Amino acid sequence: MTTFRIAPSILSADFARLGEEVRNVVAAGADIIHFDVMDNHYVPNLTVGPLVCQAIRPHVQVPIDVHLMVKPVDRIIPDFAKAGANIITFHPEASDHVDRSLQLIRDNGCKAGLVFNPATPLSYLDHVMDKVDMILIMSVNPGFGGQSFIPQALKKIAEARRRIDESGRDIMLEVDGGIKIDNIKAAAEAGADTFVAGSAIFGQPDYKAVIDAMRGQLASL
Ligand SMILES: O=C(CO)[C@@H](O)[C@H](O)COP(=O)(O)O
Ligand SMILES: [Fe+2]
Repeated sequence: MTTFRIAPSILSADFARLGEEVRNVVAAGADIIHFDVMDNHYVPNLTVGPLVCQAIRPHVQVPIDVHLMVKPVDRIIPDFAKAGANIITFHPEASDHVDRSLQLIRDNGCKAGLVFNPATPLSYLDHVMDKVDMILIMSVNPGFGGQSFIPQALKKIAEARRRIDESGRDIMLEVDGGIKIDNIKAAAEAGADTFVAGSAIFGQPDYKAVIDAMRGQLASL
């Protein structure tokens, strides 16, 4: 039986009350905190860095999943590991040496993953499957919360699932962007097991109601 994980993205949280927000969303049933790092260079937006990761770390026991939308990648990895990240993912186009960046994440004690934009081919995985603990399929172009799910992502999730099954390794398959109660099931049916949701959760007054409804959609799978 598949273990499904809900990973609220703090991008849509109230940053003035971030500690309380992450505590509340974990109390509401979140399995992972998804932490979006944007540098106004690789993506046209600027968010938060290791200091903020360190600040929220004592507030939650669940894994913190750091999604790096930065270029260059390597310089910031040890800082996030020290700040309490458990999983660190990056976009392969943003690294000159993908294998080295994956190894650097693992050498710093974290799980490592690659992120695929809608137009990025999965062939980046060809020679590094043995160093990947998470594959993250973007179902929006990165840079902003609150965008609409791009349906073509479903085919890519299915292809990533095929590659994971073929590898025989235990690799998380995460989907990120526009995930809502009404499309989470389709993403799961395509093969995703970990679901980032920012605006769908933090945009609503009752986080538990949304997370429960998402789990309800997954219950029959
Ligand atoms: O990485 C990103 C955007 O680049 C995401 O993690 C978003 O923050 C998800 O937000 P919603 O699409 O769920 O509102
Ligand atoms: Fe993200």
